[in-house]
Amino acid sequence: MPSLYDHQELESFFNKQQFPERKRRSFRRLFFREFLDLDSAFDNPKFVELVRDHFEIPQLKIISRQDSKIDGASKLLVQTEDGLNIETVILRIGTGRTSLCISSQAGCTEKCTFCSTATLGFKRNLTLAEIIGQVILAGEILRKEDRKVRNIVFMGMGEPLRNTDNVLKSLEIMLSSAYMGLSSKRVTVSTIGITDNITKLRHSFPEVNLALSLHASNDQVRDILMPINKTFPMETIKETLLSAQELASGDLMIQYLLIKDLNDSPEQAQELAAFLKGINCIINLIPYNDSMGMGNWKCSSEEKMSAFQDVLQESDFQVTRRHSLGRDIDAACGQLAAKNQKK
Ligand SMILES: C[S@@+](CC[C@H](N)C(=O)[O-])C[C@H]1O[C@@H](n2cnc3c(N)ncnc32)[C@H](O)[C@@H]1O
Ligand code: SF4
Repeated sequence: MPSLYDHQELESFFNKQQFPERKRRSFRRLFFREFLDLDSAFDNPKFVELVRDHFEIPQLKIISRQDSKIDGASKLLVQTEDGLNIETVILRIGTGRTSLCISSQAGCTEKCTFCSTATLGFKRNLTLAEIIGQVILAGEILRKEDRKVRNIVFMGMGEPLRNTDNVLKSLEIMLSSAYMGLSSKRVTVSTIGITDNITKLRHSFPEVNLALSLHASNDQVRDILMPINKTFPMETIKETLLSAQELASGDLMIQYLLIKDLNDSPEQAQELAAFLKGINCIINLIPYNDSMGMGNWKCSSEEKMSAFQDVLQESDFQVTRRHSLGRDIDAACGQLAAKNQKK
């Protein structure tokens, strides 16, 4: 059965049923933007029955919800129909901005040594319906708070560019003005650097932001953190980023985790600046969240982080520091699911 969240299937069903354009518009808005349920979005029980018979409607279930006591983060542990746990995080910033951090895989194909998702192993890629289903689940929660989904980041569990087809299809629905209608400037795909798929993404959605998890200034350190570096070493990534920047208008963010005594020296900051020379990017420094004790590493000290940032800024890079929301609820990737698995 086709998925209800496959917009091409949905439109061809509407055509076959000769569903009037005015009602389609209203359904798309109520279901994909206002996040009303199927019955309320159609207000036509007979038609809803037809839709239910024709389409597969994913049954994602929230099995636990943790709300941060210190900021506006909520972490949802969501279960797929076949019993896999994935994570979706809601980040409320101030009165207006609301971001969602969504998963693209159950577990992860990669084995980064600092990331708790890696300890879960790889279960499977999420379907298109499961990716969009997370937005709909979170959207229903936010509707009751009078908030709207404004930003979406693929920074939950999994490597989005190992599930490229479904991620690209989900971007179509998120960005289509007939469906979710999000601005492409507000959608970010985060990757460890699967280079051919970076090019594919930049070609297909040049305005979508790309976040590249680099985390090291040389191959020696990156090899320790990310086994993928053996396949796509830093020079290969650099070449890809340089040629992709011709195609893209969306931001490129270089993500750099700061880990005590591993990658946080001023010399490494200089090496990073030299590596990134010529690449139009914003560097986002991320304090390593060591609450799961992965790899026995610790987060860099405040002084070290500031010194690292200063070196990059002196080299004329724009540098931001990630303010991690939801530290009290294990909102870094895979931590809630990993804890749940250990119970
Ligand atoms: C979970 S990943 C998902 C997207 C993609 N697989 C990637 O690695 O870019 C999103 C971001 O979370 C970061 N991350 C993972 N474990 C972390 C930790 N313990 N503390 C802080 N950030 C972490 C990753 O490095 C990455 O930049
Ligand atoms: S950092 Fe990203 S790619 Fe690496 S294991 Fe975690 S989720 Fe997977």
